[in-house]
Amino acid sequence: MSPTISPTELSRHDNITSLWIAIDGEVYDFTEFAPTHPGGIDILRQHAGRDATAAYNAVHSASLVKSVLPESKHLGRLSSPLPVSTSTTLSSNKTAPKPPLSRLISVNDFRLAAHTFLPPKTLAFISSAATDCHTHRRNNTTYSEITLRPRVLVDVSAPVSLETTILGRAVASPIFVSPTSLGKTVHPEGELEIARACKELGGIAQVVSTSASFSVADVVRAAAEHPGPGPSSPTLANKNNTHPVFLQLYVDKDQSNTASLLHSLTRTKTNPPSPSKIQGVFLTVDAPVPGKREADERVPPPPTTTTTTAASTTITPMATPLTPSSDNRGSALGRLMASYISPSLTWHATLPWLRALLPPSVPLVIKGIQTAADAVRAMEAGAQGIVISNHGGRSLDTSPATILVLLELQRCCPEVFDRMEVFVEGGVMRGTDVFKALCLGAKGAGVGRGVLYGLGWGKDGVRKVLEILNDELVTTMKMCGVTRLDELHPGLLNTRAVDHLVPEDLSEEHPYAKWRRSKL
Ligand SMILES: Cc1cc2nc3c(=O)[nH]c(=O)nc-3n(C[C@H](O)[C@H](O)[C@H](O)COP(=O)(O)O)c2cc1C
Repeated sequence: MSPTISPTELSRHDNITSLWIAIDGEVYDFTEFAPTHPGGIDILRQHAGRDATAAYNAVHSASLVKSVLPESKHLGRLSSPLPVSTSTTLSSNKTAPKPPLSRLISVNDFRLAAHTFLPPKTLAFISSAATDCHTHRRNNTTYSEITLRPRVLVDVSAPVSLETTILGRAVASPIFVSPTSLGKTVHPEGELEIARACKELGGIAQVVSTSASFSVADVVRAAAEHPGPGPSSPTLANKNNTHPVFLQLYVDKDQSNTASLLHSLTRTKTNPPSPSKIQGVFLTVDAPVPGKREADERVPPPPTTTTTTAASTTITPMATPLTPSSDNRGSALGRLMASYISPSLTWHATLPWLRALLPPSVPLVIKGIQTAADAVRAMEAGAQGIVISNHGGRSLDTSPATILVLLELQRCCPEVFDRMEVFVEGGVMRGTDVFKALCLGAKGAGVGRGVLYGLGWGKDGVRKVLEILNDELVTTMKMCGVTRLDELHPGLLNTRAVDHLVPEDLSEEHPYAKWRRSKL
Protein backbone atom coordinates (compact mmCIF):
# COMPACT_ATOMS: atom_id res chain seq x y z
CA MET A 1 0.00 0.00 0.00
CA SER A 2 1.39 3.43 -0.89
CA PRO A 3 2.26 5.80 1.99
CA THR A 4 -0.11 8.59 2.99
CA ILE A 5 1.12 12.17 2.77
CA SER A 6 -0.55 15.02 4.61
CA PRO A 7 -1.25 18.40 2.95
CA THR A 8 1.13 19.97 5.50
CA GLU A 9 3.94 17.64 4.47
CA LEU A 10 3.20 18.34 0.79
CA SER A 11 3.30 22.09 1.37
CA ARG A 12 6.85 21.86 2.79
CA HIS A 13 8.14 20.80 -0.64
CA ASP A 14 7.29 24.01 -2.43
CA ASN A 15 10.53 25.02 -4.16
CA ILE A 16 12.91 23.86 -6.85
CA THR A 17 15.20 22.03 -4.46
CA SER A 18 12.30 19.86 -3.31
CA LEU A 19 9.31 20.09 -5.61
CA TRP A 20 6.31 17.90 -4.79
CA ILE A 21 2.95 18.22 -6.50
CA ALA A 22 -0.37 16.42 -5.95
CA ILE A 23 -2.36 15.30 -8.97
CA ASP A 24 -5.64 13.39 -8.69
CA GLY A 25 -4.94 12.61 -5.01
CA GLU A 26 -1.43 11.22 -5.67
CA VAL A 27 1.76 13.00 -4.65
CA TYR A 28 4.75 13.10 -7.02
CA ASP A 29 8.30 14.34 -6.66
CA PHE A 30 9.04 16.59 -9.66
CA THR A 31 12.38 17.93 -8.38
CA GLU A 32 14.59 16.17 -10.94
CA PHE A 33 12.10 16.36 -13.78
CA ALA A 34 11.26 20.07 -13.38
CA PRO A 35 14.19 21.55 -15.38
CA THR A 36 13.22 19.41 -18.39
CA HIS A 37 9.43 19.92 -18.19
CA PRO A 38 8.30 20.67 -21.78
CA GLY A 39 6.06 23.51 -20.56
CA GLY A 40 8.91 25.09 -18.59
CA ILE A 41 9.93 24.95 -14.95
CA ASP A 42 7.92 28.02 -13.92
CA ILE A 43 4.57 26.35 -14.21
CA LEU A 44 5.76 23.52 -11.92
CA ARG A 45 7.22 26.00 -9.46
CA GLN A 46 3.85 27.73 -9.37
CA HIS A 47 2.17 24.53 -8.21
CA ALA A 48 4.98 23.27 -5.96
CA GLY A 49 3.71 21.98 -2.63
CA ARG A 50 0.11 22.17 -3.86
CA ASP A 51 -2.68 20.31 -5.60
CA ALA A 52 -2.33 20.92 -9.35
CA THR A 53 -5.06 18.52 -10.47
CA ALA A 54 -7.16 21.10 -12.31
CA ALA A 55 -4.25 22.80 -14.05
CA TYR A 56 -2.70 19.45 -14.98
CA ASN A 57 -5.93 18.00 -16.36
CA ALA A 58 -6.51 21.06 -18.48
CA VAL A 59 -3.59 20.14 -20.76
CA HIS A 60 -2.44 16.60 -19.97
CA SER A 61 -3.93 13.13 -20.01
CA ALA A 62 -4.38 11.41 -16.64
CA SER A 63 -1.75 8.79 -17.44
CA LEU A 64 1.00 11.13 -18.69
CA VAL A 65 2.53 11.81 -15.30
CA LYS A 66 3.03 8.08 -14.69
CA SER A 67 4.73 7.64 -18.04
CA VAL A 68 7.19 10.52 -17.65
CA LEU A 69 8.13 10.02 -14.00
CA PRO A 70 9.83 6.87 -12.75
CA GLU A 71 7.83 4.78 -10.26
CA SER A 72 10.17 5.91 -7.48
CA LYS A 73 8.91 9.50 -7.86
CA HIS A 74 5.36 8.51 -6.98
CA LEU A 75 5.52 9.22 -3.24
CA GLY A 76 2.06 8.21 -2.06
CA ARG A 77 -1.56 9.28 -1.63
CA LEU A 78 -2.65 12.61 -0.27
CA SER A 79 -4.34 12.01 3.09
CA SER A 80 -7.09 14.58 2.56
CA PRO A 81 -8.12 16.68 -0.43
CA LEU A 82 -6.84 20.23 -0.67
CA PRO A 83 -9.01 23.19 -1.59
CA VAL A 84 -8.57 23.87 -5.26
CA SER A 85 -6.70 27.12 -5.63
CA THR A 86 -6.55 27.64 -9.35
CA SER A 87 -8.17 25.75 -12.16
CA THR A 88 -8.97 24.62 -15.01
CA THR A 89 -8.89 25.00 -18.71
CA LEU A 90 -8.33 27.14 -21.76
CA SER A 91 -11.41 25.61 -23.29
CA SER A 92 -13.86 26.15 -20.45
CA ASN A 93 -14.31 29.82 -21.15
CA LYS A 94 -16.81 29.41 -23.94
CA THR A 95 -18.41 32.48 -25.43
CA ALA A 96 -21.16 31.11 -27.68
CA PRO A 97 -22.93 27.83 -28.49
CA LYS A 98 -21.45 25.77 -31.30
CA PRO A 99 -23.34 25.74 -34.58
CA PRO A 100 -24.56 22.22 -35.47
CA LEU A 101 -22.21 20.17 -37.64
CA SER A 102 -24.90 19.83 -40.29
CA ARG A 103 -24.54 23.56 -41.04
CA LEU A 104 -20.80 23.33 -41.74
CA ILE A 105 -19.90 22.35 -45.29
CA SER A 106 -16.36 23.61 -45.80
CA VAL A 107 -13.16 23.72 -43.76
CA ASN A 108 -13.48 27.49 -43.78
CA ASP A 109 -16.95 27.14 -42.20
CA PHE A 110 -15.24 25.27 -39.35
CA ARG A 111 -12.63 27.99 -39.02
CA LEU A 112 -15.24 30.73 -38.81
CA ALA A 113 -17.47 28.76 -36.45
CA ALA A 114 -14.53 27.96 -34.14
CA HIS A 115 -13.97 31.70 -33.82
CA THR A 116 -17.41 32.05 -32.25
CA PHE A 117 -16.95 29.64 -29.36
CA LEU A 118 -13.28 28.89 -28.68
CA PRO A 119 -11.89 31.01 -25.85
CA PRO A 120 -9.65 33.86 -27.02
CA LYS A 121 -6.42 32.32 -25.74
CA THR A 122 -7.05 28.96 -27.39
CA LEU A 123 -8.01 30.66 -30.62
CA ALA A 124 -4.92 32.86 -30.56
CA PHE A 125 -2.70 29.84 -29.96
CA ILE A 126 -4.18 27.86 -32.86
CA SER A 127 -4.72 30.55 -35.46
CA SER A 128 -1.61 32.62 -34.85
CA ALA A 129 1.40 32.65 -37.15
CA ALA A 130 4.77 34.38 -37.16
CA THR A 131 4.98 38.21 -37.20
CA ASP A 132 3.03 39.63 -40.17
CA CYS A 133 1.62 36.23 -41.19
CA HIS A 134 2.72 36.54 -44.85
CA THR A 135 3.83 32.93 -45.04
CA HIS A 136 0.71 31.71 -43.28
CA ARG A 137 -1.46 33.54 -45.85
CA ARG A 138 0.67 32.62 -48.85
CA ASN A 139 0.68 28.93 -47.92
CA ASN A 140 -3.00 29.08 -48.73
CA THR A 141 -3.30 31.76 -51.41
CA THR A 142 -0.49 30.39 -53.58
CA TYR A 143 -2.67 27.35 -54.21
CA SER A 144 -5.21 29.63 -55.87
CA GLU A 145 -2.52 31.13 -58.13
CA ILE A 146 -2.01 27.68 -59.62
CA THR A 147 -4.86 26.87 -61.95
CA LEU A 148 -6.29 23.58 -63.12
CA ARG A 149 -6.32 22.26 -66.69
CA PRO A 150 -9.45 20.10 -66.71
CA ARG A 151 -9.83 17.35 -69.35
CA VAL A 152 -13.37 16.87 -70.57
CA LEU A 153 -15.34 14.12 -72.26
CA VAL A 154 -13.69 11.48 -70.15
CA ASP A 155 -15.81 8.77 -68.58
CA VAL A 156 -15.49 9.39 -64.86
CA SER A 157 -18.36 7.17 -63.77
CA ALA A 158 -16.03 4.73 -61.99
CA PRO A 159 -15.93 5.16 -58.23
CA VAL A 160 -12.79 6.94 -57.08
CA SER A 161 -10.71 5.26 -54.44
CA LEU A 162 -8.42 7.52 -52.43
CA GLU A 163 -6.66 4.55 -50.86
CA THR A 164 -2.90 4.72 -51.04
CA THR A 165 0.10 4.10 -48.82
CA ILE A 166 2.12 6.37 -46.57
CA LEU A 167 5.56 5.07 -45.65
CA GLY A 168 4.45 1.57 -46.56
CA ARG A 169 1.21 1.68 -44.53
CA ALA A 170 -2.21 1.40 -46.14
CA VAL A 171 -4.26 4.56 -45.68
CA ALA A 172 -7.77 5.54 -46.72
CA SER A 173 -6.66 8.86 -48.21
CA PRO A 174 -3.49 10.82 -49.07
CA ILE A 175 -4.75 13.48 -46.64
CA PHE A 176 -3.13 13.09 -43.23
CA VAL A 177 -3.38 14.79 -39.86
CA SER A 178 -0.40 17.04 -39.15
CA PRO A 179 0.96 17.08 -35.62
CA THR A 180 -0.31 19.84 -33.36
CA SER A 181 0.34 20.38 -29.67
CA LEU A 182 -2.05 20.76 -26.72
CA GLY A 183 -5.18 19.18 -28.21
CA LYS A 184 -6.83 19.42 -24.81
CA THR A 185 -7.08 23.17 -25.16
CA VAL A 186 -9.73 22.51 -27.82
CA HIS A 187 -11.40 19.32 -26.56
CA PRO A 188 -10.98 17.38 -23.30
CA GLU A 189 -10.09 14.23 -25.25
CA GLY A 190 -7.80 16.10 -27.70
CA GLU A 191 -5.64 13.80 -29.78
CA LEU A 192 -7.66 10.73 -28.70
CA GLU A 193 -10.70 12.10 -30.53
CA ILE A 194 -8.56 12.77 -33.60
CA ALA A 195 -7.40 9.15 -33.50
CA ARG A 196 -10.99 7.88 -33.25
CA ALA A 197 -12.01 9.95 -36.27
CA CYS A 198 -9.00 8.71 -38.28
CA LYS A 199 -9.92 5.14 -37.50
CA GLU A 200 -13.62 5.61 -38.29
CA LEU A 201 -12.64 6.91 -41.72
CA GLY A 202 -10.95 3.60 -42.51
CA GLY A 203 -7.38 4.58 -41.67
CA ILE A 204 -6.29 8.21 -42.04
CA ALA A 205 -2.65 8.66 -41.00
CA GLN A 206 -2.17 10.67 -37.80
CA VAL A 207 1.09 12.30 -36.80
CA VAL A 208 1.07 12.90 -33.04
CA SER A 209 3.10 15.77 -31.61
CA THR A 210 5.72 15.29 -28.89
CA SER A 211 3.88 18.20 -27.24
CA ALA A 212 0.43 16.64 -27.59
CA SER A 213 -1.81 16.60 -24.53
CA PHE A 214 -1.85 12.81 -24.64
CA SER A 215 1.11 10.51 -25.06
CA VAL A 216 1.42 8.54 -28.29
CA ALA A 217 0.89 5.37 -26.28
CA ASP A 218 -2.47 6.80 -25.07
CA VAL A 219 -3.42 7.66 -28.64
CA VAL A 220 -2.57 4.17 -29.89
CA ARG A 221 -4.55 2.63 -27.03
CA ALA A 222 -7.60 4.86 -27.61
CA ALA A 223 -7.61 3.91 -31.28
CA ALA A 224 -7.29 0.21 -30.50
CA GLU A 225 -10.27 0.41 -28.11
CA HIS A 226 -12.40 2.33 -30.59
CA PRO A 227 -14.59 0.18 -32.84
CA GLY A 228 -13.84 2.07 -36.08
CA PRO A 229 -15.62 1.06 -39.29
CA GLY A 230 -14.94 -2.68 -38.80
CA PRO A 231 -12.86 -5.01 -40.97
CA SER A 232 -15.84 -5.81 -43.20
CA SER A 233 -16.09 -2.25 -44.49
CA PRO A 234 -15.79 -2.52 -48.29
CA THR A 235 -13.83 0.72 -48.61
CA LEU A 236 -11.48 -0.01 -45.76
CA ALA A 237 -7.91 0.74 -46.75
CA ASN A 238 -6.48 -0.93 -43.75
CA LYS A 239 -7.87 -4.41 -43.44
CA ASN A 240 -6.51 -4.70 -39.91
CA ASN A 241 -8.94 -2.01 -38.79
CA THR A 242 -6.27 0.32 -37.45
CA HIS A 243 -4.89 3.64 -38.57
CA PRO A 244 -1.19 4.45 -38.90
CA VAL A 245 0.19 6.56 -36.05
CA PHE A 246 3.48 8.40 -36.45
CA LEU A 247 5.38 10.29 -33.80
CA GLN A 248 6.38 13.89 -34.49
CA LEU A 249 9.63 14.38 -32.66
CA TYR A 250 11.08 17.45 -31.04
CA VAL A 251 14.52 16.50 -29.77
CA ASP A 252 14.82 17.41 -26.12
CA LYS A 253 17.69 19.59 -24.90
CA ASP A 254 18.46 16.58 -22.73
CA GLN A 255 18.90 14.00 -25.48
CA SER A 256 18.57 11.10 -23.05
CA ASN A 257 14.87 12.02 -22.66
CA THR A 258 14.41 11.64 -26.40
CA ALA A 259 16.32 8.36 -26.42
CA SER A 260 14.13 6.87 -23.70
CA LEU A 261 10.93 8.12 -25.36
CA LEU A 262 11.89 6.44 -28.64
CA HIS A 263 13.00 3.33 -26.85
CA SER A 264 9.70 3.01 -25.01
CA LEU A 265 7.72 3.39 -28.24
CA THR A 266 9.73 1.19 -30.56
CA ARG A 267 11.36 -1.57 -28.50
CA THR A 268 9.64 -4.11 -26.29
CA LYS A 269 10.92 -6.58 -23.75
CA THR A 270 8.43 -9.24 -24.85
CA ASN A 271 9.51 -12.42 -26.57
CA PRO A 272 8.74 -12.54 -29.45
CA PRO A 273 9.00 -8.74 -29.65
CA SER A 274 5.69 -6.96 -30.20
CA PRO A 275 5.55 -4.47 -33.06
CA SER A 276 6.60 -0.85 -32.59
CA LYS A 277 3.77 1.33 -31.24
CA ILE A 278 4.51 3.91 -33.93
CA GLN A 279 4.88 3.48 -37.67
CA GLY A 280 7.51 6.16 -38.12
CA VAL A 281 9.13 9.27 -36.73
CA PHE A 282 8.74 12.78 -38.16
CA LEU A 283 11.66 14.86 -36.91
CA THR A 284 10.70 18.55 -36.86
CA VAL A 285 13.53 20.79 -37.99
CA ASP A 286 11.84 24.10 -38.81
CA ALA A 287 11.48 25.36 -35.24
CA PRO A 288 14.92 25.38 -33.57
CA VAL A 289 13.70 28.46 -31.70
CA PRO A 290 10.09 29.55 -31.19
CA GLY A 291 8.52 31.76 -33.83
CA LYS A 292 7.27 35.20 -32.84
CA ARG A 293 3.51 34.72 -32.90
CA GLU A 294 2.12 38.04 -31.97
CA ALA A 295 -1.55 37.10 -31.63
CA ASP A 296 -0.56 34.39 -29.15
CA GLU A 297 1.76 36.83 -27.37
CA ARG A 298 -0.92 39.52 -27.19
CA VAL A 299 -3.88 37.58 -25.83
CA PRO A 300 -3.44 37.19 -22.10
CA PRO A 301 -4.55 34.03 -20.36
CA PRO A 302 -7.86 34.39 -18.51
CA PRO A 303 -7.43 36.16 -15.16
CA THR A 304 -6.20 34.20 -12.16
CA THR A 305 -8.67 33.44 -9.44
CA THR A 306 -8.09 31.88 -6.07
CA THR A 307 -11.70 31.30 -5.18
CA THR A 308 -13.43 27.99 -5.57
CA THR A 309 -16.86 29.15 -6.67
CA ALA A 310 -18.09 27.44 -9.79
CA ALA A 311 -18.41 30.68 -11.71
CA SER A 312 -14.83 31.77 -11.21
CA THR A 313 -12.85 28.60 -11.68
CA THR A 314 -11.67 29.28 -15.20
CA ILE A 315 -7.99 29.76 -15.61
CA THR A 316 -5.11 28.42 -17.61
CA PRO A 317 -2.17 26.85 -15.88
CA MET A 318 -0.08 29.70 -17.28
CA ALA A 319 -1.83 32.52 -15.46
CA THR A 320 0.58 33.44 -12.70
CA PRO A 321 3.19 36.13 -12.22
CA LEU A 322 5.83 33.54 -13.09
CA THR A 323 4.27 32.66 -16.42
CA PRO A 324 4.67 34.42 -19.76
CA SER A 325 1.96 36.91 -18.76
CA SER A 326 4.62 38.74 -16.77
CA ASP A 327 7.14 38.61 -19.58
CA ASN A 328 7.74 41.81 -21.50
CA ARG A 329 7.53 39.97 -24.83
CA GLY A 330 3.95 38.85 -24.17
CA SER A 331 2.32 35.62 -23.06
CA ALA A 332 2.55 33.11 -25.91
CA LEU A 333 1.67 29.54 -25.13
CA GLY A 334 3.75 28.52 -28.15
CA ARG A 335 6.90 30.09 -26.68
CA LEU A 336 6.33 28.47 -23.33
CA MET A 337 5.81 25.08 -24.96
CA ALA A 338 9.02 25.36 -26.97
CA SER A 339 11.31 25.76 -24.00
CA TYR A 340 12.51 22.14 -23.97
CA ILE A 341 13.32 21.86 -27.69
CA SER A 342 16.96 21.50 -28.66
CA PRO A 343 18.28 24.27 -30.94
CA SER A 344 21.46 22.36 -31.77
CA LEU A 345 20.37 19.66 -34.23
CA THR A 346 22.68 19.06 -37.21
CA TRP A 347 22.75 16.94 -40.34
CA HIS A 348 25.97 15.20 -39.36
CA ALA A 349 25.23 14.48 -35.68
CA THR A 350 21.48 14.28 -35.13
CA LEU A 351 20.41 12.11 -38.05
CA PRO A 352 22.88 9.23 -37.53
CA TRP A 353 22.15 9.37 -33.79
CA LEU A 354 18.41 9.08 -34.38
CA ARG A 355 18.77 6.41 -37.03
CA ALA A 356 20.80 4.32 -34.60
CA LEU A 357 18.13 4.72 -31.92
CA LEU A 358 15.33 3.53 -34.20
CA PRO A 359 14.81 -0.04 -35.36
CA PRO A 360 15.48 -0.28 -39.14
CA SER A 361 11.78 -0.95 -39.75
CA VAL A 362 10.77 2.46 -38.36
CA PRO A 363 11.05 5.11 -41.08
CA LEU A 364 12.55 8.50 -40.36
CA VAL A 365 11.01 11.56 -42.02
CA ILE A 366 12.38 15.10 -41.83
CA LYS A 367 9.61 17.66 -41.29
CA GLY A 368 10.22 21.28 -42.17
CA ILE A 369 12.21 21.17 -45.43
CA GLN A 370 12.03 24.51 -47.26
CA THR A 371 14.61 24.34 -50.07
CA ALA A 372 15.55 21.86 -52.78
CA ALA A 373 19.13 21.81 -51.45
CA ASP A 374 17.92 20.55 -48.07
CA ALA A 375 15.63 18.01 -49.74
CA VAL A 376 18.70 16.56 -51.47
CA ARG A 377 20.60 16.56 -48.17
CA ALA A 378 17.77 14.68 -46.52
CA MET A 379 17.76 12.13 -49.32
CA GLU A 380 21.54 11.69 -49.09
CA ALA A 381 21.26 11.33 -45.32
CA GLY A 382 19.01 8.31 -45.89
CA ALA A 383 15.69 9.78 -44.74
CA GLN A 384 12.70 7.75 -45.88
CA GLY A 385 10.71 10.92 -46.42
CA ILE A 386 10.45 14.67 -46.02
CA VAL A 387 7.62 17.01 -45.17
CA ILE A 388 7.79 20.30 -46.99
CA SER A 389 6.61 22.54 -44.21
CA ASN A 390 7.13 25.91 -42.60
CA HIS A 391 5.15 24.97 -39.48
CA GLY A 392 2.00 26.50 -40.94
CA GLY A 393 3.78 29.87 -41.17
CA ARG A 394 4.30 29.82 -37.40
CA SER A 395 8.10 29.80 -37.43
CA LEU A 396 9.71 32.19 -39.90
CA ASP A 397 7.59 34.74 -41.71
CA THR A 398 8.36 35.27 -45.43
CA SER A 399 9.72 31.76 -45.82
CA PRO A 400 8.23 30.37 -49.05
CA ALA A 401 4.73 28.98 -49.47
CA THR A 402 5.08 25.22 -49.27
CA ILE A 403 3.56 24.50 -52.69
CA LEU A 404 6.33 26.66 -54.21
CA VAL A 405 8.95 24.48 -52.53
CA LEU A 406 7.30 21.45 -54.09
CA LEU A 407 7.70 23.14 -57.48
CA GLU A 408 11.33 23.94 -56.61
CA LEU A 409 11.97 20.24 -56.00
CA GLN A 410 10.35 19.38 -59.34
CA ARG A 411 12.57 21.89 -61.09
CA CYS A 412 15.88 21.33 -59.27
CA CYS A 413 15.95 17.77 -57.94
CA PRO A 414 13.12 15.65 -59.40
CA GLU A 415 15.03 12.49 -58.44
CA VAL A 416 14.00 12.95 -54.79
CA PHE A 417 10.43 11.93 -55.64
CA ASP A 418 11.69 8.48 -56.70
CA ARG A 419 14.05 8.02 -53.78
CA MET A 420 11.83 9.04 -50.84
CA GLU A 421 8.28 10.05 -50.01
CA VAL A 422 7.61 13.77 -50.21
CA PHE A 423 4.76 15.22 -48.16
CA VAL A 424 3.51 18.77 -48.03
CA GLU A 425 1.45 20.74 -45.53
CA GLY A 426 0.51 24.32 -44.81
CA GLY A 427 -2.59 26.15 -46.02
CA VAL A 428 -4.49 23.06 -47.15
CA MET A 429 -8.15 24.08 -46.90
CA ARG A 430 -9.67 22.59 -50.05
CA GLY A 431 -9.68 19.37 -52.03
CA THR A 432 -8.28 21.36 -54.97
CA ASP A 433 -5.24 22.18 -52.78
CA VAL A 434 -4.66 18.49 -52.13
CA PHE A 435 -5.15 17.71 -55.82
CA LYS A 436 -2.48 20.26 -56.81
CA ALA A 437 -0.02 18.95 -54.24
CA LEU A 438 -0.52 15.39 -55.48
CA CYS A 439 -0.13 16.47 -59.13
CA LEU A 440 3.23 17.99 -58.19
CA GLY A 441 4.50 14.74 -56.69
CA ALA A 442 3.42 14.84 -53.04
CA LYS A 443 2.59 11.44 -51.59
CA GLY A 444 0.29 13.06 -49.05
CA ALA A 445 -0.96 16.43 -47.87
CA GLY A 446 -1.19 17.32 -44.17
CA VAL A 447 -3.81 19.41 -42.42
CA GLY A 448 -3.06 21.15 -39.12
CA ARG A 449 -5.41 23.99 -38.14
CA GLY A 450 -8.37 22.61 -40.12
CA VAL A 451 -8.36 19.46 -38.00
CA LEU A 452 -8.07 21.49 -34.80
CA TYR A 453 -11.07 23.59 -35.77
CA GLY A 454 -13.00 20.35 -36.33
CA LEU A 455 -11.83 19.05 -32.97
CA GLY A 456 -14.05 21.68 -31.37
CA TRP A 457 -16.87 19.19 -32.10
CA GLY A 458 -14.84 16.17 -30.98
CA LYS A 459 -14.28 13.19 -33.25
CA ASP A 460 -17.38 13.92 -35.33
CA GLY A 461 -16.03 17.37 -36.18
CA VAL A 462 -12.60 16.01 -37.13
CA ARG A 463 -14.29 13.34 -39.17
CA LYS A 464 -16.42 15.87 -41.01
CA VAL A 465 -13.43 18.10 -41.83
CA LEU A 466 -11.57 15.14 -43.31
CA GLU A 467 -14.66 13.89 -45.16
CA ILE A 468 -15.20 17.33 -46.70
CA LEU A 469 -11.60 17.38 -47.97
CA ASN A 470 -11.88 13.82 -49.30
CA ASP A 471 -15.15 14.65 -51.11
CA GLU A 472 -13.72 17.82 -52.61
CA LEU A 473 -10.65 15.90 -53.79
CA VAL A 474 -12.81 13.28 -55.49
CA THR A 475 -14.92 15.98 -57.18
CA THR A 476 -11.78 17.77 -58.42
CA MET A 477 -10.36 14.55 -59.82
CA LYS A 478 -13.53 13.76 -61.75
CA MET A 479 -13.82 17.31 -63.07
CA CYS A 480 -10.24 16.98 -64.31
CA GLY A 481 -10.98 13.70 -66.03
CA VAL A 482 -9.19 11.29 -63.67
CA THR A 483 -10.49 8.57 -61.38
CA ARG A 484 -7.24 7.19 -59.96
CA LEU A 485 -4.55 8.83 -57.85
CA ASP A 486 -1.83 7.41 -60.09
CA GLU A 487 -3.27 9.39 -63.01
CA LEU A 488 -2.40 12.72 -61.38
CA HIS A 489 0.53 14.57 -62.95
CA PRO A 490 1.87 18.14 -63.30
CA GLY A 491 0.28 18.56 -66.74
CA LEU A 492 -3.11 18.93 -65.05
CA LEU A 493 -1.88 22.25 -63.66
CA ASN A 494 -0.91 25.64 -64.99
CA THR A 495 1.77 27.08 -62.69
CA ARG A 496 2.86 30.04 -64.84
CA ALA A 497 1.59 32.64 -62.41
CA VAL A 498 4.12 31.48 -59.82
CA ASP A 499 6.93 30.01 -61.94
CA HIS A 500 9.01 33.18 -61.64
CA LEU A 501 9.10 32.61 -57.86
CA VAL A 502 10.65 29.16 -58.16
CA PRO A 503 14.47 28.96 -57.84
CA GLU A 504 16.16 27.54 -60.92
CA ASP A 505 18.94 25.39 -59.54
CA LEU A 506 20.34 23.83 -56.40
CA SER A 507 22.88 26.56 -55.87
CA GLU A 508 22.84 28.08 -52.43
CA GLU A 509 24.11 31.34 -53.92
CA HIS A 510 21.93 34.26 -54.96
CA PRO A 511 21.52 34.10 -58.76
CA TYR A 512 23.37 37.41 -59.40
CA ALA A 513 24.19 39.22 -56.12
CA LYS A 514 27.67 37.88 -55.41
CA TRP A 515 28.84 40.51 -52.96
CA ARG A 516 29.91 39.34 -49.50
CA ARG A 517 30.40 41.34 -46.34
CA SER A 518 32.96 38.83 -45.15
CA LYS A 519 35.55 37.25 -47.41
CA LEU A 520 35.98 34.35 -45.03
C1 LIG B 1 -1.78 24.89 -32.82
C2 LIG B 1 -0.66 24.27 -33.60
C3 LIG B 1 0.27 23.51 -32.94
C4 LIG B 1 1.32 22.91 -33.66
N1 LIG B 1 2.19 22.09 -32.99
C5 LIG B 1 3.15 21.46 -33.69
C6 LIG B 1 4.01 20.54 -33.03
O1 LIG B 1 3.89 20.30 -31.83
N2 LIG B 1 4.98 19.95 -33.77
C7 LIG B 1 5.14 20.20 -35.12
O2 LIG B 1 6.04 19.64 -35.75
N3 LIG B 1 4.31 21.04 -35.77
C8 LIG B 1 3.33 21.66 -35.09
N4 LIG B 1 2.48 22.50 -35.75
C9 LIG B 1 2.62 22.67 -37.21
C10 LIG B 1 1.77 21.64 -37.95
O3 LIG B 1 2.33 20.36 -37.83
C11 LIG B 1 1.68 21.94 -39.45
O4 LIG B 1 2.96 22.14 -39.96
C12 LIG B 1 0.82 23.15 -39.78
O5 LIG B 1 -0.26 23.28 -38.90
C13 LIG B 1 0.30 23.01 -41.19
O6 LIG B 1 -0.34 24.18 -41.58
P1 LIG B 1 -1.92 24.41 -41.50
O7 LIG B 1 -2.23 24.66 -40.08
O8 LIG B 1 -2.10 25.60 -42.36
O9 LIG B 1 -2.61 23.18 -42.04
C14 LIG B 1 1.44 23.11 -35.06
C15 LIG B 1 0.48 23.90 -35.72
C16 LIG B 1 -0.55 24.46 -35.00
C17 LIG B 1 -1.58 25.26 -35.76
